[in-house]
Amino acid sequence: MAKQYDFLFRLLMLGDSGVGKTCVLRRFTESEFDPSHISTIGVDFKMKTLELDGIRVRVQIWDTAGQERYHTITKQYYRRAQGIIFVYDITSKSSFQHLVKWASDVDEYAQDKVQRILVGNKCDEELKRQVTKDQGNKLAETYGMEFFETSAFNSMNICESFTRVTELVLQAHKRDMDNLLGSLDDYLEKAVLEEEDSEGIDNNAQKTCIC
Ligand SMILES: Nc1nc2c(ncn2[C@@H]2O[C@H](COP(=O)(O)OP(=O)(O)OP(=O)(O)O)[C@@H](O)[C@H]2O)c(=O)[nH]1
Repeated sequence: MAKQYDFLFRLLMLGDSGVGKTCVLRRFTESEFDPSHISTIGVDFKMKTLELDGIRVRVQIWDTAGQERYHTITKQYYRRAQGIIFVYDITSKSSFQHLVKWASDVDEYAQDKVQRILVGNKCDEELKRQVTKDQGNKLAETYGMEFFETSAFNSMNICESFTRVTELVLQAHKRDMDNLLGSLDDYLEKAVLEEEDSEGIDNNAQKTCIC
């Protein structure tokens, strides 16, 4: 059977317990919102296929538990992720402050070239806001990430943020492939030159031998 997609990428969602990671993911993959908070145990995942400029990209999105006691388990998934979505809750200052820790863990355990975005969730809760949009933007800028304020409740920027991180991963993957093909071209060119050189030496050697 023909493959239903051109690329498969792994994305990882990180952030404190209760910031809305599971809800954001469910809104994206199932267009549903659940107001209850059932803490994720360890890691869960969902799949979705996106089409970006005619390229079908299947994303496997890992939803990690924010609770400290699962961190030993969740850290094992960092290395395999090509994209990371850091999530905080705009109504929780502490979830924003803890991003420093989440980001340093990613620096320690994830691949260097992992693509990251920052998401401030629950932006429908304007009256309870504790983190300004400007603070979110500044932190994202400090870490060189793009920033979105989202709401799993009303769908604001949900599709946009997943699409963007997938685009970044795809672009990075294409750059890697181009570099790889570039090095392969260089290697083949060098090999041909070396072969030509060695043929030259052989010819000379033959000439001397005839004498
Ligand atoms: N108003 C509002 N509530 C939200 C939003 N997203 C999530 N919630 C609520 O926040 C609570 C926690 O959401 P979860 O998605 O379970 O949080 P989580 O980050 O996955 O939590 P852990 O699995 O413990 O790490 C739930 O009661 C959700 O209904 C949102 O965009 N707006």
